[in-house]
Amino acid sequence: MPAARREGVTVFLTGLSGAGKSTIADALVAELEAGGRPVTVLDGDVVRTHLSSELSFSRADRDLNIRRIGFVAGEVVRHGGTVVVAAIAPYESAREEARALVERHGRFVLVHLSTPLEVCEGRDVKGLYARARAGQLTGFTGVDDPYEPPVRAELVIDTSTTPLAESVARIRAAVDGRPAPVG
Ligand SMILES: Nc1ncnc2c1ncn2[C@@H]1O[C@H](COP(=O)(O)OS(=O)(=O)O)[C@@H](OP(=O)(O)O)[C@H]1O
Ligand SMILES: Nc1ncnc2c1ncn2[C@@H]1O[C@H](COP(=O)(O)OP(=O)(O)O)[C@@H](O)[C@H]1O
Repeated sequence: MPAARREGVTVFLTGLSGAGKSTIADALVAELEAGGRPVTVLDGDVVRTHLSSELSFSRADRDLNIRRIGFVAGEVVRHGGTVVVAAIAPYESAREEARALVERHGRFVLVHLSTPLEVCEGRDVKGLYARARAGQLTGFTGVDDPYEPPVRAELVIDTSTTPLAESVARIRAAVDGRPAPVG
């Protein structure tokens, strides 16, 4: 008889640029893979150089980008896989569409990185906030483009007050269906 297969799961990290999506995704993926769970990573930056290379940052293109990510995540989850998405995904309706595409086949864990704009801007990892404030970049999320906070996130984490290891532990607990560790 074939071995029972693990249910597929997608962890979807959403939040402003600089909120900590890629940093948490990297640490989470390293831990999951060290524990014998191969992971498909769909990071916004990388997806936009391959799957969504023709897309702009208009609302319609952002929605299409997230729909594509949701579709790919759903296909991986359908076969029992684990997916970690790291994308700004600023619109509620697109995130819910991605949730529906995944939940047909398995679990969806939405993690809202609620790190305040001032902190993200202070980090300005890529210098994009400075460019947006200088008017050299328009339609930048949080500056002159909206971010709709999720209505129903499985986890809400502010990385200005939550150490990286704690964020990863909380997400792993949610992935494993355990209560979050204390502290
Ligand atoms: N106008 C504008 N608004 C927001 N972000 C911008 C923009 N232009 C370029 N970038 C860079 O693109 C990265 C976000 O891509 P995403 O695919 O995650 O965005 S979205 O979900 O489709 O809204 C984002 O990466 P992160 O900083 O890692 O979030 C930015 O580096
Ligand atoms: N507790 C924390 N959790 C995650 N990132 C943190 C934390 N404290 C500081 N940072 C820093 O914040 C930055 C987040 O950048 P990044 O992960 O690229 O964000 P995003 O992918 O959301 O744009 C990194 O330079 C990271 O080292």
